[in-house]
Amino acid sequence: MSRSPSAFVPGHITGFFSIHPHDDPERAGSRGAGLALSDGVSVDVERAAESAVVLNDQRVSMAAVEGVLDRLGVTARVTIHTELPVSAGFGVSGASALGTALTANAITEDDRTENELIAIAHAAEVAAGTGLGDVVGQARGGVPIRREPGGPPHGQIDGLFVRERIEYVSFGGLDTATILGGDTAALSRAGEDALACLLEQPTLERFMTESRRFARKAGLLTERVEETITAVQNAGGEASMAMLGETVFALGEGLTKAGYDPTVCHIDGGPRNECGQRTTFLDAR
Ligand SMILES: Nc1ncnc2c1ncn2[C@@H]1O[C@H](COP(=O)(O)OP(=O)(O)OP(=O)(O)O)[C@@H](O)[C@H]1O
Ligand SMILES: CC(C)(CO)[C@@H](O)C(=O)[O-]
Repeated sequence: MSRSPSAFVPGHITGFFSIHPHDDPERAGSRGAGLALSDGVSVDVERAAESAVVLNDQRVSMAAVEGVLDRLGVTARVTIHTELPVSAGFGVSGASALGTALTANAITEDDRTENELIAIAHAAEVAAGTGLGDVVGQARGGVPIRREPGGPPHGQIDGLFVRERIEYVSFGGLDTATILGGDTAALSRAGEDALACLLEQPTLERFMTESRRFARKAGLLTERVEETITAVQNAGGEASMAMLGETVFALGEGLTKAGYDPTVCHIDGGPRNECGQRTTFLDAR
């Protein structure tokens, strides 16, 4: 192929999650639920003598993307563009890893299926310590519910068939690797409870209620985040915190009605190529 391939991958907000370690990064991951967003990353890959990752015109190091190139056995220049803040709970590294895997497939010697590429991106993201469930959620799109952890064929993913306007405001980042490396027992218990409750009543409203309960029980709320969520609720809306960032997301016009000036997007169907064609669908086994 002569033309360099490109892909769009949605951002992904996790509302709640539990952590499931495993020696094999393809089997490790999280259970939980989230939202795939129409704000995401676009990724272009070009074969190059030495690998380089360029994020919004700046040369950066992004271990999940570098891990994908290593696993594919290719050196390339990966160009990433995103309007999303990095490290603020939108899964930018997962989206970049998945976009790299999907597009770099065209410049490797071996051809791989979508699920094989998702598994590679998931493993690279887990090994980098920057995410556990974003890649599989982004691959599926919509409102992904991660019933079982891991990339394909190990994980099991379901979803809610809804479309909704989503608003968000971000006050800053939280370091995912540091939080995942700390004491996460209470967090995982809260995540398991939230998932059981959502599966009992699988609606977007329940997802929001359980996400809020999780954020409180896991002790992750900052003052600014808590204040903003309360303001949205007082204005009659639904909001919670994006894991893992100092970010609040709301359904519909929740933040606007509470007097904030949020970024507006919507729930997104999943990755697509430069022609706008849907490229992946993660099969639930
Ligand atoms: N300007 C930057 N700010 C923060 N991280 C950056 C930047 N440039 C590159 N990186 C790399 O991007 C990755 C960010 O991963 P991190 O998990 O913190 O954020 P994220 O992928 O946006 O997801 P989330 O906040 O949902 O966990 C890290 O590997 C980090 O080294
Ligand atoms: C760990 C995490 C919250 C980081 O964004 C996400 O990858 C998830 O839900 O597993």
